[in-house]
Amino acid sequence: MRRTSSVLRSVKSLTTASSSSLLRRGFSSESVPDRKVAVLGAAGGIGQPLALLMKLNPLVSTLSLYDIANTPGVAADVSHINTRSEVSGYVGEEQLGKALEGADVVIIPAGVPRKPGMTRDDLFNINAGIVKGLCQAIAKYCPNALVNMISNPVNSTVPIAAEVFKKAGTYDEKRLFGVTTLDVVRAKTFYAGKANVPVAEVNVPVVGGHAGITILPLFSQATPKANLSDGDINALTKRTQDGGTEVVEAKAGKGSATLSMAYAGAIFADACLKGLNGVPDVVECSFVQSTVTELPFFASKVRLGKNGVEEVLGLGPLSDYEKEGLEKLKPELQSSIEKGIKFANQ
Ligand SMILES: NC(=O)c1ccc[n+]([C@@H]2O[C@H](COP(=O)([O-])OP(=O)(O)OC[C@H]3O[C@@H](n4cnc5c(N)ncnc54)[C@H](O)[C@@H]3O)[C@@H](O)[C@H]2O)c1
Ligand SMILES: O=C(O)C[C@H](O)C(=O)O
Repeated sequence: MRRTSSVLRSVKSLTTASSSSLLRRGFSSESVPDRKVAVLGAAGGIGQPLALLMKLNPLVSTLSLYDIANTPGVAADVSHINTRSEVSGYVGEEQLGKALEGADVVIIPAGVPRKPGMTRDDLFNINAGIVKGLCQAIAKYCPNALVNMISNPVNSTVPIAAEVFKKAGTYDEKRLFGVTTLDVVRAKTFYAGKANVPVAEVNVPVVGGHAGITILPLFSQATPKANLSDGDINALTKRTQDGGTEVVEAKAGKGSATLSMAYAGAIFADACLKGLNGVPDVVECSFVQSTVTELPFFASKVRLGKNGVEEVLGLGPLSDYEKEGLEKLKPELQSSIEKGIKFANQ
């Protein structure tokens, strides 16, 4: 009982803290702009807790929950929470247009998750088609929305989305994001544990892509600084790269990361909303169209603004270990990008 009330207190302080930080940034509670957020795949393992977290976000005025099944129940449940947003549930393709109309941010966790022994690329055959269809609808019903792509393999689904939008004549590279925040969340947690520093103070950029060795945490830039050995850095890097697999194996056939992903997805969507609302200096890592390397898409720090991507930031100084990791990841990332582009154009 005591535990329940302390959890409730934490949730309340989370929502209150966000509201008061908004007020400090110059928004009165009346002038927070209306923002519609749509979650596609909202009845799934990620979708449900993500719907909850977006319902707690005071920047959201309309929360639109779409799935091919079970969304009415999720929407009814979440809608009873006494926070700002109005919640609507949409089910089935014929309701997709309504779900998307007027959306400022569309978050996509629709698609199948991994089972033990699978790579993220093994999801391509099913998820590529799902993402393609959803992006065709986004191009039609909310072409100006910021798209937060969670569905795997992100290294291919983001290029698929870009091609679909190009074909529809709506592509704006500033508005398409592969969500790699979970890699950053993991890198922060693992680094704090190893370096014995307070986790809330930790910052670690993670660049590259979102699969195996394409995930490249830059622990040489981690703060607070700690004197970790090469062996420690190697172990931290591998654990971050294998974080998703660690969860898939622990869940033993019952899916992949959902709760930590919902948390990460909520952080990234919140950053997008803050950028849209003109909050300065909102920076998150994301897999975006990029000229930081020779690859057409690459995850790095991105400054978010009123139009989405305001600036794709460079990599900063890399250690020799990170330079080597960067060269090693390029062929795999390039071929996943090409696979997505080819699929979208066939
Ligand atoms: N980017 C990341 O860091 C990250 C992290 C974790 C999981 N993921 C990926 O997220 C995806 C979803 O994972 P999950 O655990 O929530 O899976 P899940 O199976 O629990 O949920 C997926 C949901 O998508 C829905 N869906 C299927 N086709 C759809 C369509 N055409 N339109 C709308 N909804 C549709 C399903 O009905 C289901 O409710 C997977 O591809 C997984 O690999 C990505
Ligand atoms: O590992 C997965 O398949 C899901 C996700 O990409 C993750 O990093 O947890």
